[in-house]
Amino acid sequence: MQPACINSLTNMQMAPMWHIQDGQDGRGRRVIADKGLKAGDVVLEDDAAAWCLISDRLSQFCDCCLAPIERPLRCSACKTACYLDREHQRRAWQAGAHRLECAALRSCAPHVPPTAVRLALRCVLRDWHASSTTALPASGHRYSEVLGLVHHWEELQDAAKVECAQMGAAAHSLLRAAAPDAAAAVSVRDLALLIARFGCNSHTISDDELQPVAVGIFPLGAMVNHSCHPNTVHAFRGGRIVFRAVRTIQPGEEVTTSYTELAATRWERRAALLEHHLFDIDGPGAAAERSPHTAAPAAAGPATGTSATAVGGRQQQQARVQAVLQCEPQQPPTAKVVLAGSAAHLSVYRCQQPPWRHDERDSWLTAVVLAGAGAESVSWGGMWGCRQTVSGASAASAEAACLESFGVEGRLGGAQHSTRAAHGLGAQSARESERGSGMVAIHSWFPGCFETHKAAVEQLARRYTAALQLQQGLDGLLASGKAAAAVQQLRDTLQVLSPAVGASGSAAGAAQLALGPCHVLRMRLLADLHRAALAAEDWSTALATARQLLPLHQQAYQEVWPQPGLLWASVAKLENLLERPSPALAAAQAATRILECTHGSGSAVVRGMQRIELEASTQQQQQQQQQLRVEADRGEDEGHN
Ligand SMILES: C[S@@+](CC[C@H](N)C(=O)[O-])C[C@H]1O[C@@H](n2cnc3c(N)ncnc32)[C@H](O)[C@@H]1O
Repeated sequence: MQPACINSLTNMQMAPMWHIQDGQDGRGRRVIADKGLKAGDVVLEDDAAAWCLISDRLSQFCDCCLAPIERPLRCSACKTACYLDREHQRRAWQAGAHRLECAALRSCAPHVPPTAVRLALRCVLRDWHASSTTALPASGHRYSEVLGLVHHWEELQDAAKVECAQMGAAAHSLLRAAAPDAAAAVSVRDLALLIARFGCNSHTISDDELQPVAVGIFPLGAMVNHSCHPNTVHAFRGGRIVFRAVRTIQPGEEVTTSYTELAATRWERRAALLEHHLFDIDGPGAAAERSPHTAAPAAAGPATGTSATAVGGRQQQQARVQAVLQCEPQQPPTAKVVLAGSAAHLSVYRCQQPPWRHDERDSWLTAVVLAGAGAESVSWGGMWGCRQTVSGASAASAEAACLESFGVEGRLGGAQHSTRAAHGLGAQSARESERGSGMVAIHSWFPGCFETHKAAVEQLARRYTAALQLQQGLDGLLASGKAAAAVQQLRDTLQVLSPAVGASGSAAGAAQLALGPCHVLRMRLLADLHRAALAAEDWSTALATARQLLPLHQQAYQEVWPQPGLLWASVAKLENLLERPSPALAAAQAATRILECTHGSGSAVVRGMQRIELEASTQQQQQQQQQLRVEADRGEDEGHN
């Protein structure tokens, strides 16, 4: 039998082009297209049941309509909510959204509760208010749909349960301060489960440029399952999510989206999905997700999933998930080295391909080349690294009573902190910074003997580690106004990781190891350099970097996807700024072709490109006319002579 919420969801649109189906393959409910769709078609739209600005955006965006604000009008009572103007403040108050939560926010001022706690408060307070009034908008009545979403409580790592329980307890105490009647109707457990639901169903609401603004819970949008080869992408219009087709979708085909960054190795995608959404693309029963190119090494990475729980018990299952999150391939390394002075472990494997289940794309996303002095680079093997998690402090401070009521076994103090980060929720940044403070794990594989290449491999691993550390500190550098220094450091880092430089003086004699041209670290460093150069207003570096990135984006992403579209848009803006109308026009046209499909033709980013197209073609005509005049003048002069 279908849960009640599905029926109401299916009826939400007048003539939906889809229906929701339940499946027995472990992926649960899914959206199935009822008619054929082409790239750019709107497949599905949904208004948030509730949304909430993320903590560091509270004074930058309007808490009524999500528009960016320059001079925030702050609520004088709670000093947390900010508005575009008095009218928006009045509207938020009258609709009940802020009136209900203002008392709760006042009760903990000057502290601002984490995003997940504020979102839980909004959901519950609106539902409570809606049951006693008809003044709320329709979204205030969708709490039952939110409660129909999966929470995966049983599969959560212990530390993640603790985190949800803590946030549930915090939300409950705020609720008691704001509305004792509403608090009496829900338990801490209800709120912890609600927060667990946010973890696997919420969407980060971003602006057109993919900058995160808020977190929203979209009961219908949450029905769209993940694929690493998705056929839709979503964008936002205020608190509304819009899924558009990125390629042709046949009637009867499942509508999918990507929950993770696509320009990532298979292991990174696997770990992110396991951490945030609690399913394993390489676990038992995940065959549907495997691409035809997926290959398993002789000893595949640890398998996880619910069937593994039954076989190995809860603790074993948790250990297996940790192994994936910590990137510990089960294939034993042939050598393990602690890199002196580098805070990094290097594991070396004697094989041609990554020592975990990999995609075809992993071979170029992780490729290492051997660069001989003056000679062409040749394919050699691979390297990939990540920062590792260290034990977290928050688990130790969990409330014992709360833990008991959630069935968490034993004392958790000092336990390895879970890396499961609730998607876009406030607690994520704390965990991310914990992860950042840990060691770096570098994995390298090649068919030859480690001893022969030891010095060269270690040198590249050290450079890799330094690059990860630079990336970790980048936001800090930019925030403290050191963008120009960041540009220089990123340039230097990219140079030492690339094949052409320093080959003759390398530790390997006449040759050294370098990252391949499409290596994932190179791609990310280039994206960082682009960002830093924009912040430093170093337009020519920003433009050159964007142009270097374009072919890499074309390889790493689907043809119609936001990242390549936005990169073309950046090229168009920079070319226009540098008064080069022809390349500006070509880039704006390329951006428009993609962004019309991903963001919609009415979006601000597409309108921006159309303005550039107009400006650039006007400028082009003026330049042509000027050229004609110069030629005519020259002809006249020659005639006179
Ligand atoms: C946002 S919900 C999607 C709707 C969900 N299928 C349901 O029945 O409510 C995310 C959850 O769906 C499941 N899921 C989504 N995509 C999946 C995939 N490709 N493979 C396995 N499970 C998937 C996981 O349980 C995940 O935590």
